[in-house]
Amino acid sequence: MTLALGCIADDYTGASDLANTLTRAGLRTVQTIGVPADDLKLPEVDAVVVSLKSRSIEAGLAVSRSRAAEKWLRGRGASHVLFKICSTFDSTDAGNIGPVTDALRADCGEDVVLVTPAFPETGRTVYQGNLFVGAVPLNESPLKDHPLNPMHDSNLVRILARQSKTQIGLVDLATLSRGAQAVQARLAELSGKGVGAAIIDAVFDRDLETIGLVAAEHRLSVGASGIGLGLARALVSTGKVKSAAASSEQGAAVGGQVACLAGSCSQATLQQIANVERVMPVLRLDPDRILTGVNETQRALDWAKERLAKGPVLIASSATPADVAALQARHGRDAAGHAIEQTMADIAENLVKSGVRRLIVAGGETSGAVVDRLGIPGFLVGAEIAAGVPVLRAVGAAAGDMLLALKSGNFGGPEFFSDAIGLMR
Ligand SMILES: Nc1ncnc2c1ncn2[C@@H]1O[C@H](COP(=O)(O)OP(=O)(O)OP(=O)(O)O)[C@@H](O)[C@H]1O
Ligand SMILES: O=C(O)[C@@H](O)C(=O)CO
Repeated sequence: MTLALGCIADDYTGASDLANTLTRAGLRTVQTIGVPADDLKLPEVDAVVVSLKSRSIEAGLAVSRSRAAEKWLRGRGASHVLFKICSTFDSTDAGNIGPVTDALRADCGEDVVLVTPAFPETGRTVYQGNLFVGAVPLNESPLKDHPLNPMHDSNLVRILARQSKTQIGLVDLATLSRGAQAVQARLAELSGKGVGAAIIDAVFDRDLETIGLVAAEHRLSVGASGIGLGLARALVSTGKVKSAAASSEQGAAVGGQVACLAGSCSQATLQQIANVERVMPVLRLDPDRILTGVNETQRALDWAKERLAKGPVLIASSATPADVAALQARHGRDAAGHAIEQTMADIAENLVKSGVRRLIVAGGETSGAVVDRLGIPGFLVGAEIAAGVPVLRAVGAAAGDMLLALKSGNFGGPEFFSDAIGLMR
């Protein structure tokens, strides 16, 4: 297998978002969980998205895991590697976007790396280096209340400069609108000034196509699904990849019980949970009980057992920003996040043991904890439920055939959970 594109994603939902985008753009793509073991049978593909859980861990660990993934991808022929970050640039001043970019850039000997989290299909656009979420700057969006990395600055040049050892530059929309050559010239100018990474504006998909053409001539780029779309279209339009029809083939039905787990506290997820309460039983976990060692897992399992035979259920720890802040004040941010993620993983493990075969998980960290616990090594991409969220068919899972949907906190329409169940047969 010679890869046309190698990707390293810093969380699992982000990886499935990217795998979905690449698949829809004509690249045969597989998502792996971590660097695949040698004996994992992978189909013939154009792109591999290695999913890491490296967004919120200590920077040194994020760097070493990303480097190992890069080595594996380059060893399979990937001349270009995309480091997939969140479209809302989720990170803290300590990292990890800057440190990982610095390290991958050093490894591949790239002068200057293009960076953009733009993903217009989901309302993420970048103008003059400022990230917008819908109509508002990042720091005014619900991301200002994120439980792990609240975003209080919308200027990406400034944010990345705080995380990175290199100088950060900007390729603005006016330059981009003059085409690929103008972007190349600007990169050469920035490189001459010692700039190692450049935020590039992008507002429309056509901007991403120009960015993709330039990026494909380099060894490394950094961004969200939008730059993935640009790269995929460049690989197809330049004939480096023969476009595969995006598979509408769903494979054999999996059947089995259906459960949804929500650990995301994003505004979108809170609304989706409120809406689904009209059509299925919803259990709200008590995070204080989890943090004080009361067995919430058993309560959830007993509750679910009575209901699962009759239809789908949803179990949520999700809470409003005020409740999240209060819980963190009582128990600490990291301790709260970790304990709730592990409870979600305990619940998922037991639900699968008792017959759940279709699982929908909301939240990147939550999905990471659940997928790790289930020991799933990889996924094939199926139908698209919403922008950035595909149906995933597990490959090599100990539990056998399973369908999952890993929803990024902010993604999906108001009826996301019902939409997902409708496509997961
Ligand atoms: N009630 C709660 N109080 C405090 N923290 C919570 C609560 N419920 C969940 N959490 C934690 O909040 C974090 C949510 O992060 P997660 O990545 O799962 O969702 P997200 O950030 O909305 O999704 P994404 O990363 O895909 O955008 C997790 O660490 C989770 O354990
Ligand atoms: O880019 C995004 O917004 C998502 O794929 C993601 O990474 C959220 O965790």
